[in-house]
Amino acid sequence: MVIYFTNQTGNTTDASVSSFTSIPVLDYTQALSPTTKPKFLAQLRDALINVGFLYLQNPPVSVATQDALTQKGFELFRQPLEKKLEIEMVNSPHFLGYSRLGAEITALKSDHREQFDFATELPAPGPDEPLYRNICGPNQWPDETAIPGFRQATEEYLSEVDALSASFTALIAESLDLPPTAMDGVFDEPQQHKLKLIKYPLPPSDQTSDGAGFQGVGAHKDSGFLTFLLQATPHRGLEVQNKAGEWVSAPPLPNTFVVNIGRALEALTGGVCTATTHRVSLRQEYFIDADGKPLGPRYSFPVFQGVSMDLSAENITLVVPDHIRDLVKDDKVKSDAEATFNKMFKTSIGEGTLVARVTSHQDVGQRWYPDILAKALQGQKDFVSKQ
Ligand SMILES: O=C(O)CCC(=O)C(=O)O
Ligand SMILES: [Fe+2]
Repeated sequence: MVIYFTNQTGNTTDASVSSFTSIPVLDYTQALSPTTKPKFLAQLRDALINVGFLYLQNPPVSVATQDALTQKGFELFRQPLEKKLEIEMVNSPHFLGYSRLGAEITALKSDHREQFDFATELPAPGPDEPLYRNICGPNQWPDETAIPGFRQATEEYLSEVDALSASFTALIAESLDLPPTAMDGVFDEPQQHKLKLIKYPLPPSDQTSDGAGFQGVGAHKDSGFLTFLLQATPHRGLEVQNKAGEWVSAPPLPNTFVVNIGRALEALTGGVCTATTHRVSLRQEYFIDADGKPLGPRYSFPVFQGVSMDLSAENITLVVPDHIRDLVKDDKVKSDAEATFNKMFKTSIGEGTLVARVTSHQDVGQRWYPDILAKALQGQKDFVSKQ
């Protein structure tokens, strides 16, 4: 998921800003025992406020479920192009299905990745519901005879990550000295989560790139609540921007998910939880192992935890206690978060999300939402010409 006007590449280069140089590692099992839970919550609070990213070690998603998704995911990418095109995203008004290499745009540039989007299986909205409710709807599943068990593996994975997202949300609330149920009103029942299966092929070696490496996915902040990312191969490439503007590497660590905060959670907490800019940079050396053997493509599988599409300023009641808000020293962070809140929730979050989807997946926009796409592109042009 990408932001709409992507100018968030972090222009702050003030090295005096206190800034992280690595991503904290939290052990989920510590949250389960009353003796270790306070330490876990303190580490979590620190990660939420100062980093916006963390590794969650020993997540409660079984290794068998992770392996099944990984194997089925690899099989899906190995299908011939014509099979993948049977479930191309352009067929789906719900932005679900296959996107070819280069079809998605982030920070106004094509991303060097191929991907499949699946989500919590939900019915399409009725004709009287707001247009943005079309963000939810049924999946396009691959042919069961071509990849037996694919749907089952995907749904099992989404269901275990759904349970994790609920327990982790309660832990976030507790780490902010709120009751564990404080965020309950922010979600639909059932809540849609989106799983992206992503393949980053080796970039062409003849094309020189700037110092940033070849764009796997451009610099962006995720827009939802939390993201739970499974890095399914050993490649480096994921990079997280600290407050001094430097890029910090987030390589895969065994038995962890990378968890990061999206703009909806940032806005809801008035900037206490920070949504951090990140990107995937593809460099030739990331595609070979320590012995010089090729690693093949990089694969990663993020789940984006959604929030209710109907959330708007009027129906949000979350109030973060003052002593927690005061931990955010930078007043600009708070005022930026307030501005985002006002923009994001002025009407409902669903409307902004639909515009963001249409802008990222312009072929889908052209087919299903041409008026919204035309308006969004005009808005981008106006924005760029004012820079
Ligand atoms: O592939 C990754 O490691 C991260 C992908 C990402 O940031 C995204 O899809 O929002
Ligand atoms: Fe992301």
